[in-house]
Amino acid sequence: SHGWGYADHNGPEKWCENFPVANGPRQSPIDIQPSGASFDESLKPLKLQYDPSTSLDILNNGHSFQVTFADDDDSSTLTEGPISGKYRLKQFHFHWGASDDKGSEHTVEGKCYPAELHLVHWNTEYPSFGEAASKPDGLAVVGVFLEIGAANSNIQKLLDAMDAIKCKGMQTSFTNFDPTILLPESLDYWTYLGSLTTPPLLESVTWIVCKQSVSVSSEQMKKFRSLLFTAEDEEACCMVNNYRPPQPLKDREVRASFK
Ligand SMILES: CC#CCNS(=O)(=O)c1cc(S(N)(=O)=O)ccc1C(=O)O
Ligand SMILES: [Zn+2]
Repeated sequence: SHGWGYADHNGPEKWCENFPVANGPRQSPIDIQPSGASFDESLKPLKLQYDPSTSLDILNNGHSFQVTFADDDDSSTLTEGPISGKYRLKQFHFHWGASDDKGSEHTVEGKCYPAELHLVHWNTEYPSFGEAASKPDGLAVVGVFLEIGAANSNIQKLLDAMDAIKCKGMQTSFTNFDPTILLPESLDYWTYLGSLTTPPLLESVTWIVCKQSVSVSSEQMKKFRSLLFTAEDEEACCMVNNYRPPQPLKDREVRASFK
């Protein structure tokens, strides 16, 4: 099938053919330049309240792996920070490279990280995720950089499920998981108005990118790369480089929650 992907024939440089918003005014990711970000003292600390009993399963969706959460009530929410109102956690997923020198979507003064975690939330002002996804204030995604260092026992819990979701479409139960343990100790962040970084690239995301990274070992990164983009009955293609490169900042400002 000629769906979108990350290869030369269907990757980020081709997405504009089916999704013209790819060249829109508020696309993501971006290169974050800390010197160009303005400290905004009105920005509040992030308030993340997650109930581990809302975690449901872990899925290889053919472009990443995601942990999906029950979002039929306000058990797992993001409030405060740069947003107003209450946003419900829907899923989290990662983007990573074929080697440790690339893989993140956002970059910081041109620095790439080996991976980036995204926690996707939707504004409960709207009746559903699908409705929210098309509104300018519909989604809020918290991004966390992974940096090569000590092995991360919390990320290891995800990697231990990788063998069960090797191919596209595979999923397995993943309960009682609190994503708070994946977050860095400091929740200082940069924030800007952007988009989904995969098709349909909807310009509905308030991005909240943590300044502090979390560690992952080089061996653990190899486990991410053991996943496949492809289904069991297709020629195997390793799931690597599933990141969109930085997009033009255009007429946007990046604010910092910290000095
Ligand atoms: C309509 C619609 C939509 C997008 N869904 S998502 O927000 O879960 C998402 C968000 C992102 S990201 N990188 O923009 O947070 C990536 C991938 C997905 C996904 O469908 O799997
Ligand atoms: Zn993402």
